[in-house]
Amino acid sequence: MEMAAAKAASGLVLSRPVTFVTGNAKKLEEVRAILGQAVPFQSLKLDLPELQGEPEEISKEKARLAAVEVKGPVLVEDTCLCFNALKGLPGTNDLAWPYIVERTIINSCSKWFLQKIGHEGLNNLLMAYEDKSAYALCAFSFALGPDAEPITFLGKTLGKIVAARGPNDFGWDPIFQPEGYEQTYAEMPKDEKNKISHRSKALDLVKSHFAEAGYIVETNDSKKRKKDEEE
Ligand SMILES: O=c1nc[nH]c2c1ncn2[C@H]1C[C@H](O)[C@@H](COP(=O)(O)OP(=O)(O)OP(=O)(O)O)O1
Ligand SMILES: [Mg+2]
Repeated sequence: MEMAAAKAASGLVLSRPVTFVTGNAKKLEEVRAILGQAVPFQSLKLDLPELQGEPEEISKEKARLAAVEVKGPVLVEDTCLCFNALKGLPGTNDLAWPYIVERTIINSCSKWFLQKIGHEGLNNLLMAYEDKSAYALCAFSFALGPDAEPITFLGKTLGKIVAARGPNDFGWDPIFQPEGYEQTYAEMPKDEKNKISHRSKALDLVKSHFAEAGYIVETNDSKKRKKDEEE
């Protein structure tokens, strides 16, 4: 009983398990593989709006929207592919191309952008430039609930844009070749991508945060145990 009390005092008690909200099955697969048991979560398939703006801001806003839907602790993620020659575009923007270049808004290649122009289109955007370097940027945001301020964790992997190589089963993986590697993300074995990816770097920070905060999820079992102990 002393142990239970000490443990409860060491961390913040969550009323419900953390819900990872995403509409992307591939993303979920990677998050599961990378987090393992380090951060227990359940997932909810929900297509939240593709917000526009700076990655950190839209990530926090996405967490707020998710927390309102879930009415509890949530984790969300947004990923963007940014081209250095284009000052970080496409990033998270879907605006008309000349308009974004003028405004030089930095953000990621959203789902719609990739669906519209495809791998070849993304390569073509860089045709006029020597510099094919790019980076994959990942932002996770965690919010304790609808009224809590979300915390954001960023991960970035440098690389370059190449003609598509490898299986075409996850977004722009076939056209992104990380720095120091001969293979594109798509050609790499999954566990190798998960060791060096933008997503795994951001999730390392999420893991550290959870380890430090020592969140405790209140389950029906733990509620009952607590009640029994009190009696
Ligand atoms: O590791 C990745 N490797 C390749 N492609 C990737 C990766 N991660 C995201 N992607 C793609 C999916 C989508 O076309 C766009 C980001 O959009 P993004 O809003 O983050 O994803 P999504 O809308 O599919 O899922 P969600 O419901 O979590 O917002 O880049
Ligand atoms: Mg999305």
